Amino acid sequence: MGQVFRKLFDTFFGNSEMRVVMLGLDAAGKTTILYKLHIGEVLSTVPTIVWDVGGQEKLRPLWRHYFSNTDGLIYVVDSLDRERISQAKQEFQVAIINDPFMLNSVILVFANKQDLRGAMTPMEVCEGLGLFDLKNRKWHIQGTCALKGDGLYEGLDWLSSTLKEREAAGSGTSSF
Ligand SMILES: Nc1nc2c(ncn2[C@@H]2O[C@H](COP(=O)(O)OP(=O)(O)OP(=O)(O)O)[C@@H](O)[C@H]2O)c(=O)[nH]1
Ligand SMILES: [Mg+2]
Repeated sequence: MGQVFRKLFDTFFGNSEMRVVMLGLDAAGKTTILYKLHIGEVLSTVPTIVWDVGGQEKLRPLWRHYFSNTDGLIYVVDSLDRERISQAKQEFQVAIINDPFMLNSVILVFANKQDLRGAMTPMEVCEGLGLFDLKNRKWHIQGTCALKGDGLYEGLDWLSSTLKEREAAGSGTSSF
């Protein structure tokens, strides 16, 4: 499975240098996703940079150090964690996407842990994060199960094709 994803990731992001940052509250599933994708190996062969930044509260102030020139944001949500969906929204809307360095990034949301009974549906996560309120942003939500790898391919497919389209249209990452 990892090998398949590795090939796909290579195909997706190819030779163009893309900066993708993966954020989300602690225990959302970010490291599990990277592990599933075998990103560590991919990083040595393609210039795509993926940052997986820990989501514990004390680490969140560090997130903004990863923002500059970010092409894509992958925001991972624990769909079972209804108690913290408003906190996930707060970090997403206030700390991340409205940061000046993030205004031009496209947004992929992984509504993770879809395998767990009682998990919020992708639509509920969408509403919980306030995605419909976003103006002039390209975003996409994808239900995933990082443990099995479900949905990761579909999400990355959207992200890479959206970034490629944007590159072709000549509107790359804003520089400050
Ligand atoms: N059932 C289920 N468990 C998952 C899934 N994805 C991750 N987990 C579990 O959730 C826990 C946290 O996952 P991590 O990948 O460590 O979370 P993280 O986002 O990297 O957390 P921080 O590094 O603290 O920010 C682990 O026990 C994972 O096995 C999933 O899709 N389904
Ligand atoms: Mg982690």
